[in-house]
Amino acid sequence: QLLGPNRLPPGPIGLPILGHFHLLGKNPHVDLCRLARKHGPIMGLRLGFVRAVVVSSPAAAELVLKTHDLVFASRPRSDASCRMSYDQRNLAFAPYGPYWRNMRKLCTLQLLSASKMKQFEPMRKAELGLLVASLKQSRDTVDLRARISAVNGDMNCLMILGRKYSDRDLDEQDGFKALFSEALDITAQFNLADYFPYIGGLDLHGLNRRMKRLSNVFDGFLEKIMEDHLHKKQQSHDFVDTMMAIMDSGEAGFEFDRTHIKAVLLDLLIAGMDTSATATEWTMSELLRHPTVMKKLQEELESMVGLESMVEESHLDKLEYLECVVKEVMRLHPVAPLLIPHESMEDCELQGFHIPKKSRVMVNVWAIGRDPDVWANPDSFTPERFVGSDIDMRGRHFELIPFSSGRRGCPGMQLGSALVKLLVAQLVHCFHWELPNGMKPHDIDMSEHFGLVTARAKRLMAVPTYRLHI
Ligand code: HEM
Repeated sequence: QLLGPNRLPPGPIGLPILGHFHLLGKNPHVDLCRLARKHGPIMGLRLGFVRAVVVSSPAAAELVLKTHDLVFASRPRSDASCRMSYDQRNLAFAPYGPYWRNMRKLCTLQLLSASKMKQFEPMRKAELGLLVASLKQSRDTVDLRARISAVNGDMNCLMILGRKYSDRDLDEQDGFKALFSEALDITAQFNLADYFPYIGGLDLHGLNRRMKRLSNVFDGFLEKIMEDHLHKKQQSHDFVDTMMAIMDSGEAGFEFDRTHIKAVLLDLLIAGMDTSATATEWTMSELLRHPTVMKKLQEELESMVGLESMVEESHLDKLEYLECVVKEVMRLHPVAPLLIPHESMEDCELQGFHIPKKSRVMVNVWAIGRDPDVWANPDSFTPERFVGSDIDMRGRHFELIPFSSGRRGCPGMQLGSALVKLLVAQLVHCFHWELPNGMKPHDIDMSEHFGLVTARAKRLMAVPTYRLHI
């Protein structure tokens, strides 16, 4: 380690060539949390030929995402980001620059603004009505992940593509959900090809083959969507129509062709599909594990909404305990535990440590959420800790940043958090939930499956009983 102005952040001892790869297992966010407790909140690693920095405290996260936001606003180039997102033409993996800025502005305005969200409120109400009706008929155990993903996927497709697509529209063999999950899985993997450029062609993990197949399937599907819109098979004017009109007008003011539209559509479908559904499934798991919290939430819903009505979006702001429950779930189970990797665009100094240009920066929000110096009893699920607290999830309080913060912060935050609250409120208000086969709350397996979106490793199964008087 150098001393003085070029002192690099401390870290574990690495192996020749390999660096620190051998320290990362199936759940790298957990391994990195353990290492950071030993080496500090700004930790340096070497992954093959790439210099990486792991940030694991609210103060360090604030330095990266706020104080030096611009320096860290880019994304590293990776094999997956190129192969799976039309050579980084999407939003999530695009390097910082005018293309990313313009495209982000366009998506925020045309799809993710408050007024656009309002426009789709009746659609969300109708889709949730269908979900409740189908659960009401069920007399048996339901696969909550499947149900939550399906309704979330339908709402996403209606909003972005103008109509629902069935599983088989995407791929005869695997279907919608499985392929999107696989894409998130692949993009999050520490792919040796990104860290050892010379062995990329060997495809040691078989990732190239999987990426090629996936990107072909996605491309076929996106081409079909654009053709459908071109030939006016649909009546409504949706986001795809808007994007195509901008392309045809030639007035976008930046590079904008069919490939860019496909890249952004895929990005939004993937970003919107799994994130809210995963957070909802984690919330239902914690509620089933903590029946007193479930009961308290049902009581709030009973008093604010009543057993004669379903929850409406206008109720959400008044449901204070629901807000606390969701914050507590996002603290313990952030869906993107390491965010999406950032990259420094120039040399920078963080708390006296030198961070060279082109370092790959991971912010471990999972570690921050479980830091005993920040939270009392960090591993216990206690929504009450947020009662009367001014900590929100909007990226202003760096101890709780499930949507990140700053330039690269999630542009779908409003939509994502409303969807999670709405789905949870509806499921908890309309139904009593029991675990199947005499299972006890503490038997629920809470293991995680790491990916760009980190979901429960096991599906959540439960038995609903309708409880409203309508
Ligand atoms: C509970 C729901 C959601 C959570 C927890 C979440 C969280 C995140 C996080 C942590 C990031 C990475 C930020 C960073 O690297 O600093 C991100 C990026 C992003 N999210 Fe979300 N998200 C959610 C829902 C959505 C929805 C519904 C959409 C849109 C339909 C969306 C679109 C995006 C996009 C486009 C990016 C990339 C932004 C960029 O790189 O400029 N997200 N999200």
